[in-house]
Amino acid sequence: MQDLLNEIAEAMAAETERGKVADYIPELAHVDPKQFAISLATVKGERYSAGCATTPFSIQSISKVFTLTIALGKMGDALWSNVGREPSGDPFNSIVQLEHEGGKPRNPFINAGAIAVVDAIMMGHEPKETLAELLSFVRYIADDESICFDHVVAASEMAHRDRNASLAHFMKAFGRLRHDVDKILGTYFHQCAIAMSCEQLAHAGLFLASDGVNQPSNIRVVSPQRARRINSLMMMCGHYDASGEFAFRVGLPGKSGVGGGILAIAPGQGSIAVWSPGLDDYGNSLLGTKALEMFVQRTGWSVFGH
Ligand SMILES: NC(=O)CC[C@H](N)C(=O)O
Repeated sequence: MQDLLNEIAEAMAAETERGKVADYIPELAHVDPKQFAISLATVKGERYSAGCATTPFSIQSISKVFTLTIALGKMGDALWSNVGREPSGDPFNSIVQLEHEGGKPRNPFINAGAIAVVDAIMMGHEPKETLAELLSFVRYIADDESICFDHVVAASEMAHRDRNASLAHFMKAFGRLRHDVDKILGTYFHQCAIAMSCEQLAHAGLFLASDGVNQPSNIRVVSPQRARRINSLMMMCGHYDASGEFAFRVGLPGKSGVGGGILAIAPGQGSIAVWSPGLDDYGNSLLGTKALEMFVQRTGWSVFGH
């Protein structure tokens, strides 16, 4: 397995077409597009990495998996009255469906859906309290107390919030959000600005690969049914309007972020984190996807088999 990851890292280092780093969040525009990392944490407790796998990056929308997990823990199926479970077929920051569908976002992974999830988990609390809860959850599942928010990235998103603010105000106009829009957005941007390395992220995703049980502590995080459902949402919606393409090429539940990271889950096998900051036209990591495609071709770990 270590040889395979080394091979993938070498192949990615040789790529010349690396995509485009997100620049609509100015702080992310500074990131060096030449970086690449891959980490695998297996359900048996093995760890493999190649590339700069201990370098922290902005996990951005990958964090939506963690807030969804918290929201389902707090309110269970009641969450689905305000957030759908269907792929959107539209870009992550699109507003068009919201008007037709009464302000109810299609799924928890597009921005509108993730903002609604944040509103749901706030439950009358101040952003600070919600963020403390989120951070301790992420530190727990990653088994790493050093994980932090990148406040500079969060501030950069807040300063350029017009698009996400439009989504939030629009949903609020339909009576879908309970809290003050700026407080929801401040919380959402900090969530997106969590900085993690591939090693930490692969570890954090492990509970989804092992029927909801955290490894190596063996403590249950969610029920097997909930792990299965989160994985199915990642498969159908985790790459926005390129989710079909990701399923076709990789065939694993996956969640991308505009920081260039992807968390992919191979149920029963392990959790894989990749990072390459350059994005494709859909806002998903160009080489991250390529690396995962190579990984499943060699391991046969796609949920659809070889
Ligand atoms: N796809 C993403 O990673 C988007 C997250 C980013 N924080 C945003 O709200 O635009």
